[in-house]
Amino acid sequence: FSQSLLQTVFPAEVRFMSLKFIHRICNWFSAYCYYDITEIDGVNTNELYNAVQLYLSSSASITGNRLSLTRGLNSSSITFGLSNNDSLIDTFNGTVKVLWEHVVIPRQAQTFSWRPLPEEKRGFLLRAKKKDKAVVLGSYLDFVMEKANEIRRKNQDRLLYTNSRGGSLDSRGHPWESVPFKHPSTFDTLAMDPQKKAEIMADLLDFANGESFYQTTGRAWKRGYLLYGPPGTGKSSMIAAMANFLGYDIYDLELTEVHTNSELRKLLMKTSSKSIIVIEDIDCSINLTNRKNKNNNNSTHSFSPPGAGAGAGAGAGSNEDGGNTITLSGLLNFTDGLWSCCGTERIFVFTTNHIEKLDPALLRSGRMDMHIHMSYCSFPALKILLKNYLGYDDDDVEKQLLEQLEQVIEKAEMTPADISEVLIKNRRNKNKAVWELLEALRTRAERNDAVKSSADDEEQEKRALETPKEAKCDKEKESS
Ligand SMILES: Nc1ncnc2c1ncn2[C@@H]1O[C@H](COP(=O)(O)OP(=O)(O)OP(=O)(O)O)[C@@H](O)[C@H]1O
Ligand SMILES: [Mg+2]
Repeated sequence: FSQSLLQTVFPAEVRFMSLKFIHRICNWFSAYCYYDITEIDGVNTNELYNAVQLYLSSSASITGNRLSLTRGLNSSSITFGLSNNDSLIDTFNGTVKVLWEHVVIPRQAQTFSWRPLPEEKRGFLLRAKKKDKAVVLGSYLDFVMEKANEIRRKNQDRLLYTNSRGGSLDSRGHPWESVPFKHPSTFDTLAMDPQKKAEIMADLLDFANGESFYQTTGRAWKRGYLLYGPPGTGKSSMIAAMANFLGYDIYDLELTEVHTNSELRKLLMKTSSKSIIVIEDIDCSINLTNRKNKNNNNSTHSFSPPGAGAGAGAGAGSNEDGGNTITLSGLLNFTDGLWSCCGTERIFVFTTNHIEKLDPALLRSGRMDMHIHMSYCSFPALKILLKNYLGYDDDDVEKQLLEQLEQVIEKAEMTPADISEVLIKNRRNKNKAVWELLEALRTRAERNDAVKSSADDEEQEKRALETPKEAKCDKEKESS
């Protein structure tokens, strides 16, 4: 009645002012203050929303009467959450009482939008007494964040994201699809030189605990690793081990699905902190012939995904962002430009089988901080495989046999993947497994020797043929 009276008697501005005034008076007399924590904050997902959801899932399981229970696809655990528009009282430090309400309201029908938004608007409403305002904003929210991180770390279900959908977004505006990440590889199962392994682990720990270091040195809190080596030497296993060691999520970036630099940037913006961003086989994801065109035009270091076809590369060479290509500079910006700092605590890992094919710009120091060579199986790495696959320690294998393995392993140039295949095949009969492995190593070593000697012969023959020709050329040069 008052509203309709106001509408007829007073003009809109007066009405607005008076409502504002009434609202202010109500606020003045209210003992509470309210905070909205919305799911989507402008363009980005609000990390605080996710943290509160996780935090409340632990207290909701104990105190809530009505809960929403979810179990993600392939997930191993059930998650508790506040039902839509339900509330829960939480106590902090024994004295500060706050009320959390999960507010879900349907979004008004969109007439037109560049990007489809979720059908519901979700958020948490936090109500606290005005006298507790300082404590809530100061230490309570920090406590919530810390607790959420702890729960996340404990929860083994980390996520593996992929951009296999191309540039399309889901209803929540995410370009990434995720599945629970359950790769069992750890640094214990990884067969490589123990000293190198320890070095990498120490580097990762320094990174994860180095927030203040990065702050004081003015560097973005990120680190790049380049893993290179032949197929089957454990590059992908190393990435999984890194994620398991630090408890980070993995974003597996499929470069062939990204068409423009701005798409690449958007993908980066939608990655969360504490994550590993991986580009596997980087030399195969990019068209090197196109990349070499940069010599013709320095401003367009363009290359297109091999699958994009010639039209894509040709059509876009002239325009960095507008066309259908990603450019080298776009990729470099992705790793260490200004945009690379739009989140914190992130690791970039590139893998390749052919380091010599990579552009020097990608390899320069500061870009990829650590180059890790994953090589053929060495003797210390072999011992790790024997332990993991057969449960053998040094003393369990005959000394002579161990020596024979040591003699032949370097020459055999077998990858850990090859060796593990031999061991898996015979794992029921451990003794047989070791002997068969020795046999396989010897065969490989002999074959390698034969290949090497024939290559040497060919080289010598070639030189012998070239020498008279070269001598003739020299003579001709002298006479001319
Ligand atoms: N260093 C290693 N330690 C333990 N297992 C290994 C190692 N390297 C390879 N393997 C075994 O071989 C399989 C293949 O290894 P992985 O996929 O990590 O190799 P990769 O270097 O990534 O190969 P590619 O270059 O083809 O991608 C793994 O599932 C793992 O079981
Ligand atoms: Mg791999």
